[in-house]
Amino acid sequence: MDPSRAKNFIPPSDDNTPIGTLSPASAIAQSFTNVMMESVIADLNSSIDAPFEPAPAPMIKKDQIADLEEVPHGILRQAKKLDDYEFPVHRLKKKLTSENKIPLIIVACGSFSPITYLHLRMFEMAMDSINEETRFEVIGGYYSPVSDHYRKQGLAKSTHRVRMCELACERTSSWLMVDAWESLQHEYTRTAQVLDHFNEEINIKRGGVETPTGEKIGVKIMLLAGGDLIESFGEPNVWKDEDLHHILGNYGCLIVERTGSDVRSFLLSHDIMYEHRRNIMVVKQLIYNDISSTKIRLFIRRNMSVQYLLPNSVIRYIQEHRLYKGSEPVKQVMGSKE
Ligand SMILES: Nc1ncnc2c1ncn2[C@@H]1O[C@H](COP(=O)(O)OP(=O)(O)OP(=O)(O)O)[C@@H](O)[C@H]1O
Ligand SMILES: O=C(O)c1ccc[n+]([C@@H]2O[C@H](COP(=O)([O-])O)[C@@H](O)[C@H]2O)c1
Repeated sequence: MDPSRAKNFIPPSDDNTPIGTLSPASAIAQSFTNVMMESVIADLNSSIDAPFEPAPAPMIKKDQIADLEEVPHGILRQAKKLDDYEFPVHRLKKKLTSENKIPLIIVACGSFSPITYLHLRMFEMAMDSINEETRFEVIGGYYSPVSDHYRKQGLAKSTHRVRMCELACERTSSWLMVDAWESLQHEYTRTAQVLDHFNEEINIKRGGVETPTGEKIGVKIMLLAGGDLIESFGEPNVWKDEDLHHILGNYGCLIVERTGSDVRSFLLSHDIMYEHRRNIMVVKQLIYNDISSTKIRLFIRRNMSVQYLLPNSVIRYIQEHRLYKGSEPVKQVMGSKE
């Protein structure tokens, strides 16, 4: 049918209104678009941060990877004060599946301001490499966002960063968790101390994990980091040598290679890393992903779309709390990682 014959058809105006200027009809369309922009997904009438109402347990299969954005699964809200802090274990495997495997926990430290699909993919890429190349069995994965004392450009308040990580984990993953301990500390906590905290919670307080035969064994803890973070190991006065020996010798590191950075050459050239090379695993990005939180913040400030770069629940949280609209100098935004 010819649309111009439809009852509600409004002919294009024949005045000289410049393209892009709203006529009354398109003004309505525009206001509708604005409403949609404010609420990018379902739950149209509820706040993304509203307390979780326990609903009948959703039927989720053990390894389901479907989009869980609307199917909260294993909810746990982190404390906002150190006094109320509890180590999250709601998604930690209670028992090893295989007797021949070594239990492993993966910990990602960073700003996560905001968390993006790259930060979520890092864990999946690491999991694939571990399953393919090692005898480890991953029993849990944690984000540990830095505290507000880490004075870095563009850092939203830690309560926001922790909550965004929680939303991303709850709504897109069935195994990832967020630990707020580091973010709640009253001073900056070095990464070596953060890994010690995980060791304390998992191996000392809980005695490790149960094997299929019922005995408890120690859990290996590894730091998950991108190539850029690892390259900062070589920068003067950033990391203490003793910390690097502790992190790489007593724990270990999973390094997700970053576009344009040659992690393997760096590994060869760095004495401490080379010494501990057997405790370091390079995770290849078979599909390169270079989403950067810095650019996300810039896009938000410029009112550009960030959809499909981070989970919808995180986008909604940013919209509701009006994050990243502020005063981060653009020059520094573009300069920091380029
Ligand atoms: N493109 C990337 N490839 C691999 N790893 C990455 C990439 N971007 C970030 N990472 C890793 O993600 C972890 C969290 O880093 P961070 O929160 O600083 O992310 P970011 O996107 O680089 O943030 P910002 O842009 O604010 O510096 C770090 O281990 C970092 O190395
Ligand atoms: O422990 C250290 O000495 C240390 C030195 C530099 C960076 N880090 C950690 O590295 C993480 C990522 O930092 P960034 O600046 O890339 O967001 C963050 O968790 C920091 O606490 C840690």
